[in-house]
Amino acid sequence: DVPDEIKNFKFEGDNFWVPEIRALCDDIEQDVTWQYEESVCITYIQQFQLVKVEVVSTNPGLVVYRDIFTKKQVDDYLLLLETKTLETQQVLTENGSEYYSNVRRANGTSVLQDEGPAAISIVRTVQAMIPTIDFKVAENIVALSYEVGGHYGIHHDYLEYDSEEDWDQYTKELGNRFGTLIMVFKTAEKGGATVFPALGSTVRSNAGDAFFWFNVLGNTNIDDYTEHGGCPIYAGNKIISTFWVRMNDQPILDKVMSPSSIAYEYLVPGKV
Ligand SMILES: O=C(O)CCC(=O)C(=O)O
Ligand SMILES: [Fe+2]
Repeated sequence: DVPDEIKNFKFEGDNFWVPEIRALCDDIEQDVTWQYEESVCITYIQQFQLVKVEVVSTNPGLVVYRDIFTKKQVDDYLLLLETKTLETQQVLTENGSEYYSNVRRANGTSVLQDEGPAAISIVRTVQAMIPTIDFKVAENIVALSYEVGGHYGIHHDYLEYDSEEDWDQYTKELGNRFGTLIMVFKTAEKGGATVFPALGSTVRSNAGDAFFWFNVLGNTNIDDYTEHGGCPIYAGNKIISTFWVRMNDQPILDKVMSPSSIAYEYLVPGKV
């Protein structure tokens, strides 16, 4: 059961949230993930390291890689962010222009994949431990910091444009957003999970975890089931970084057998 002060908590942009989804964010009992018979935790060895995978959704695949980063990697990356200015985040409209919106309240900045040893180290780990995705085909990393009242309303990461003329540079060169990896460096004391309403699931991660899902179906059209949002923060500070992986030449797309959603097996080496 959710305490009243959380249920009734007011924040800028709370109009973007409906009570059912807030409940999925805040009430662990609402989360159907653990009621699925197929809910599994699996492990594999990659480069002599044990990778622990929690399968949150089998199809479409949504998996958490637990403790993928060491404490040193997390601390070094947080130190890197302290040297950078995190700006109030804008939101991209369909025609590519940016504006401030209450749909997302967070501060952020972009981090280059090779921006010093801390960034290089996390990118190297991600690529080594999740070899089925090509992380070179990706945008710059976006670091996000949410304070109390911060949130990111339900959205798709896949970019929908009215016409090809509106495509951003990444879409022109690398294709649309194939999948998303969220890397977790600090969790809020209360709130701040990542909710997937259409899957009935909420990812509650810890610093050092990362999680991945597909934004597209096997035919590269948008997968409506992986819409998601960053739940409101009630106490503390959440720091994550988003790695948007683009479509072109992703090895998985040579392998998928069906135009429906892409299953979790494609995120585990040797499964497909
Ligand atoms: O804050 C979150 O948990 C979600 C962030 C997100 O959806 C994004 O960066 O695209
Ligand atoms: Fe997102």
